Amino acid sequence: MDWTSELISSGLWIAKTYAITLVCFALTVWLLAKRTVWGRQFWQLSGAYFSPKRGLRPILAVAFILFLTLAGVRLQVLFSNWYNTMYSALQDLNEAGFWLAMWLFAALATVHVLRSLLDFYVQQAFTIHWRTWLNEQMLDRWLGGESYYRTQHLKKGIDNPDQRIQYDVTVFVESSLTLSMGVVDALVSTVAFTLILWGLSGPLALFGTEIPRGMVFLVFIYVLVATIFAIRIGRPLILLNFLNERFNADYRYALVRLREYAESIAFYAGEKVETALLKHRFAQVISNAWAIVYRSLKFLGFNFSVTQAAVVFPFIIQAQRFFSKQISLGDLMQTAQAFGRLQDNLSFFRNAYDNFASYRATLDRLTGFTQAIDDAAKLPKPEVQSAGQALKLDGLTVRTPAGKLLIENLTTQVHAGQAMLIRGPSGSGKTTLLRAIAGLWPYCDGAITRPQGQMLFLAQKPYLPLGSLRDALHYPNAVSGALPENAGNADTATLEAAAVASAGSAPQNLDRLVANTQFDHADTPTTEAPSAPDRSTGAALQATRDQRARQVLDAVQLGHLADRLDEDADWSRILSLGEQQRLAFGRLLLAQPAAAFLDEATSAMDEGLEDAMYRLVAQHLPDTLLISVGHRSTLVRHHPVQLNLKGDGGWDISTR
Ligand SMILES: Nc1ncnc2c1ncn2[C@@H]1O[C@H](COP(=O)(O)OP(=O)(O)OP(=O)(O)O)[C@@H](O)[C@H]1O
Repeated sequence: MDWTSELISSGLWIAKTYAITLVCFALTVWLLAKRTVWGRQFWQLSGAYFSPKRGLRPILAVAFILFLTLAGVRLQVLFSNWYNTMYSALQDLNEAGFWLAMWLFAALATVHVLRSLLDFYVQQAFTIHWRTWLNEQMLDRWLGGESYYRTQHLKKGIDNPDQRIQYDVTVFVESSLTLSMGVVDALVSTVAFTLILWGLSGPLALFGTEIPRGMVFLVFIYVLVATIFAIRIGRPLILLNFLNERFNADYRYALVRLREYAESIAFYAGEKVETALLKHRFAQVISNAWAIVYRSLKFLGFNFSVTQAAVVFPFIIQAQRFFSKQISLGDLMQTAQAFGRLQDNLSFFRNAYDNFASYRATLDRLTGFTQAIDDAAKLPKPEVQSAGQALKLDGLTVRTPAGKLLIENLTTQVHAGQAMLIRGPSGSGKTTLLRAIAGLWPYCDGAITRPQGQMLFLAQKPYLPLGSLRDALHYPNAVSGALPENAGNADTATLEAAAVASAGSAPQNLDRLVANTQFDHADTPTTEAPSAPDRSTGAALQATRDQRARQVLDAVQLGHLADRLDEDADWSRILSLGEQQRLAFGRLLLAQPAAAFLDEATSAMDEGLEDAMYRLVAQHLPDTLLISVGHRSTLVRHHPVQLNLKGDGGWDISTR
């Protein structure tokens, strides 16, 4: 082998192969996206990411990764030739040739290491950018158009959306890249090593007939037969892997609920039932895990046997030609190596079978998710307009999902500064009427006109977001400086620093290390004061806002919390329901909405407190239109108009 011209011929080889591969790759992707179900699923999820209209970066990145993959194949071919050179030098006792081979190895190994590192970096960067894009798409679609809520109304709901957004997106992106590049690597290597083996193999005598270059045909037949068997043995793994994800997600969800409802469960002493449920779900995980183990034993056992048999196979076939001095030791070793590589490459499809199976399961889950979002968007939406200062309901008919009539042909108006109480037996549709006015309830007809400006809906159990008391008080307006987008990076940087600092010391409890790491968000810009020069203005704004927040806390009789505005805690667990309801009234006073809808928002307060809260609203929000839902007669004094729902569609309006 002439190593001096190798640089040029390798360059030419890469250029030629690259051009062919690029065209074939693009054509194959196009064909798969058109002709196969999973290709269409892939395109549906990520076609937009690769659209040139969005930018050329993703396509260029794929093209570069393809180039690096081919360079990797070429290096493998060079290493194969190197083996030949080195073993031939050993056989000829050619010391100079041996040392030259060592220098060659140093050069090849250096290029190999550099290429591998660059390949790793580019692939990781590409994956991270793609994942970020896809995550944003999923989040936007999930939160936009209220899909996260409306999917509840689908006949076939959607299980574990959290897993689909967080886990499946990652797996999809990583597997798409590793599988596609794996296929390219395997195919190009197959061609390259077939050519090498072709040059090295002699005729093969089989049942009295001589097959020229028999070994090449043998390896193909060998792998083809093995692949057919492997696919048969491995097929059940597709479903088993799919179930594995689902059962694990179900088990995790049950554990999350246990944490969410810890107090209620503890009051009920419901540990027995919860343990039984958790054990049942875990048993599903385990029984499926065993099924995977047994199936994998068969699958891997078959694969291992096939791979092991392939180790000695080329030696046995070439031995005769070696001993009769038709080929050198170098040729023999290169034959074994090329055979091994060829076998590996052809077996890629067999070995990647279960990866491909989980990939398809991931595709099914992600497209199922986007389909549910599309279906939710197709559900009917109430006709809600924002105009003027009044709430106008015109011929509004509300039904349950099963079609039962709750409210028929309701026509009424409430003006700014007026208050109306909705009353009626349990299940008569009071909350559902509020859902319709909020635009959330699909099963209604008629026209709804809401006043312009902010609407605030307060539920019986107020929602308190994760974060500080300030966040909870101002929700849904974001005011805190520690918004995830800014703080997340700061936290990760702090943790990275802690990880680097701990590198030299003895292994320690990582959980404690993370818990003890101090996050300093002092420099994190707030949402309303993003740039450094504006920081003092931002601080002044925050001080004024906090002062107002403290006054409001005092007013709603939560003065004892005034110094804890910054405290990050699970406030829905700390505050009593009555305190949470008062906090929601504080929210109302701060937000000063055009209209407020209170759904049994004082149910956990005594009558004195309830009276005080409504007086506060009347005093501080004289122009706010107020609609309350409640059973207590004491509410009547704060609502001159009452809408009484009968529960069978009927209704009437009375005044105090
Ligand atoms: N997501 C849903 N799917 C199916 N039925 C629903 C759904 N939401 C509400 N309903 C049904 O609609 C009817 C009205 O419910 P709604 O919550 O509006 O009653 P309500 O008058 O507010 O009752 P309460 O005074 O007990 O709070 C009930 O029969 C309820 O079961």
